[in-house]
Amino acid sequence: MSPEPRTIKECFARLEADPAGATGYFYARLFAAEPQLRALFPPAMGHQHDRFFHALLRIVCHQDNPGELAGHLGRLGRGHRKYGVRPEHYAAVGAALTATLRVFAADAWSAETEDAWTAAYRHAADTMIGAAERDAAQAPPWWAAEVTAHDRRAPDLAVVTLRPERPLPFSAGQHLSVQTARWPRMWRRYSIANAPRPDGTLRLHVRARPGGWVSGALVRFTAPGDTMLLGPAEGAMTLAPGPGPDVLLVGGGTGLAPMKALAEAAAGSGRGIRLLVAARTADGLYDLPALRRLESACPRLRVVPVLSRAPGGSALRGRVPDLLPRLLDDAGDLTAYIAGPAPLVRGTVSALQRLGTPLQRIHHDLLAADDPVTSRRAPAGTPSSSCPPGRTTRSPVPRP
Ligand SMILES: NC(=O)C1=CN([C@@H]2O[C@H](COP(=O)(O)OP(=O)(O)OC[C@H]3O[C@@H](n4cnc5c(N)ncnc54)[C@H](O)[C@@H]3O)[C@@H](O)[C@H]2O)C=CC1
Repeated sequence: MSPEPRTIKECFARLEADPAGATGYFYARLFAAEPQLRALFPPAMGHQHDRFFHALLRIVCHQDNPGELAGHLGRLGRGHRKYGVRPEHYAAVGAALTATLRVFAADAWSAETEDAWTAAYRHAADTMIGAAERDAAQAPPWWAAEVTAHDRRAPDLAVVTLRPERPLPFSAGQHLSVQTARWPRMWRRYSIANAPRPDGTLRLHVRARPGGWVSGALVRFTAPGDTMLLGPAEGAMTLAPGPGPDVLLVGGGTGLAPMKALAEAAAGSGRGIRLLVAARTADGLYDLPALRRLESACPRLRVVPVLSRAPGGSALRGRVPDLLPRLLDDAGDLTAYIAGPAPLVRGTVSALQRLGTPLQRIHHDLLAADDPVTSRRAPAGTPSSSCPPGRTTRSPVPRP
């Protein structure tokens, strides 16, 4: 299906030289041709730059790997249902994309390249549409959920408990998108902080980012009784079923959320579990009492708080990547899961590799670009910013 992948990549590299210009041109063309599509997007469009380029980049990068491309496009197609995207929208998006490539690729563009790109885009659109249609047969595009508890653990941090109006299937370690009534059509991803429960409730750990619209609304302007919308659970940072090697969980800041879910899920598996909870200062250990209760209930779980900036109680002092050599004598024989700030994730992956943990047993699923008002691009080298070699990776959800 990829007639001239190299040529398309060359053209795309031209586009990357001016991502803001190309994105602006793309949306101007799209909304001029189909003004009604503007209603699918949030009022402020700034962060669409990232999503647009991540989406394109991954389509282009995966030209040589049809299996990965199909998986990626399937996830995209399913994820786009909550935006109200319909099959007929894809043609308009394709036309605007082609026009943008033609302008920004300039002399690298040719009739042959256009044919190759058009075929690649048509294939991508068909795959996304097919995945969305199959998903529609079994799941709604989004779930309404009631806030049943809002626990403000710090001025900028809340633990929010939600009860979806109908069962929302998920596995420990996954994340989902959230939309608040305050900011229509703005979706932000948050990790689910618990393993599935009989009552179907789920919990989010939310830190308000400076200027972060959705995170600020969730922390400061949300109360029990409010309703919000949830997208489907996504992400592959989940536990393999059944017994397996011991588990190392590393959660930095609110990156604790998926690690707590994984700890709960692994608790009954008979595996040894070490949960490193990293924060800068003791204030950042916002869930420690609950983790200690979990530890008391699970004989094979050990919780280790780590503070990078200030000493505090029983916490270790330092950064996780630096501490790992003295904490692990079995690094070659464990499965590791990491979430938190991108530098912590990157540093921990490198340290584990140096200690002998095979890369295929190191799982991470960065949500670093979650509130794009403050996170312009995921840092270079993180899974979402390039064509990744890594394990459980995820890209920001782009949308036509
Ligand atoms: N699935 C995921 O990957 C998730 C990721 N997150 C991300 O986690 C981050 C959490 O932010 P906060 O709560 O403000 O955490 P934070 O800024 O308080 O930092 C938490 C920990 O990370 C460590 N850290 C930071 N930079 C480091 C570096 N260069 N090397 C080693 N350790 C480093 C800090 O020392 C601290 O121990 C956000 O960026 C959020 O998007 C949050 C939830 C889930």
